[in-house]
Amino acid sequence: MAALGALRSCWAPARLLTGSAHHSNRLVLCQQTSIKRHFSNNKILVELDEATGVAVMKMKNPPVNSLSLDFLTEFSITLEKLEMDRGCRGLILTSASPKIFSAGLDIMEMCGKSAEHYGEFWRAVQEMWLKLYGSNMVTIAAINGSSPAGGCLMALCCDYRIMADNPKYAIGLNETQLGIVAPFWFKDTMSNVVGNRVTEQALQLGQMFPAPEALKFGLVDQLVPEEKVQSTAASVMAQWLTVPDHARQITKSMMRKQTTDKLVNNREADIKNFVSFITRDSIQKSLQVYMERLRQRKQ
Ligand SMILES: CCCCCCCCCCC/C=C/C(=O)SCCNC(=O)CCNC(=O)[C@H](O)C(C)(C)COP(=O)(O)OP(=O)(O)OC[C@H]1O[C@@H](n2cnc3c(N)ncnc32)[C@H](O)[C@@H]1OP(=O)(O)O
Repeated sequence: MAALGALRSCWAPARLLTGSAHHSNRLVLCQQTSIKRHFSNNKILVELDEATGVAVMKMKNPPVNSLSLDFLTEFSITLEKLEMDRGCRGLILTSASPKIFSAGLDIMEMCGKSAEHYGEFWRAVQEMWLKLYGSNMVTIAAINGSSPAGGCLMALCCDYRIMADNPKYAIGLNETQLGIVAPFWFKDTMSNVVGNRVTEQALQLGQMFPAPEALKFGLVDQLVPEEKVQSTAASVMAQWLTVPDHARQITKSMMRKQTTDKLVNNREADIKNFVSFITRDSIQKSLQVYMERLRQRKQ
């Protein structure tokens, strides 16, 4: 799938570079007037700059950008749309409300529901991961707040991570703290970024890394003052986009294919595994206790 996408998008830079006089004129016009296309729904705001080919995707699911079934569905549809758009070469993923990038999977989707619902939910989580990790676009996470578990996974799926330099913001795969287990593809995604040793320790402890620690361990690539997260993402994106798309895409696919294939070839088994795990009484109890702790902390 990724290889086919790479072939399709091979044309994108050529189209931009060798475009007709009309096209070049349009480009100049774009540079001057910065034509922006918006395709938003009530959970995701997208602004695609036609001059640069960069889309900024802002997650907007208050209060904490939790990844509900509805949100994940909208997310995957939006991503698919951008992936198919030949004018879009880069994606900056961020939160519409600073302080929280994403609180991860919506715990309520994993509590007290039917097995059928859990199956549908997990398929949507898989879909989000396959689309984002397998994207042909340059993907940059502009992490403007805390990012536990599924939120961290989203950031790890991107090619580059820029985080707000605020020790109050933390990122990590904290699943064990909830009494649950990060599945193999969450583990692989993290391991591909920070290596096996850091992943092994962080996953067992369910460690959340405050921003400076996240930088130290390579979980993020750069820390910048909060107000510079978006502009830094834009300038890093401009650098990445100087590389010809087809060469970068084939390289990305070569690096990630083994990891994505593991899930693609085991999707149904992975769903079955999730459903049988999450329906256990002991796991349901752990999640309820965790939610209760969150509420009490607030009080
Ligand atoms: C054998 C192997 C088999 C493996 C099979 C698979 C196993 C299952 C794998 C599942 C993988 C799970 C991945 C996940 O992503 S789980 C989610 C983990 N997320 C968290 O732990 C985050 C929890 N939240 C927080 O830490 C804080 O809320 C946060 C720092 C994000 C924000 O803090 P803040 O103080 O600003 O806000 P509040 O805590 O007051 O929260 C506001 C309301 O939002 C609710 N909330 C928060 N997080 C979630 C969430 N993830 N899902 C649903 N709801 C959430 C919170 O309860 C507050 O609600 P109320 O206002 O109603 O009290």
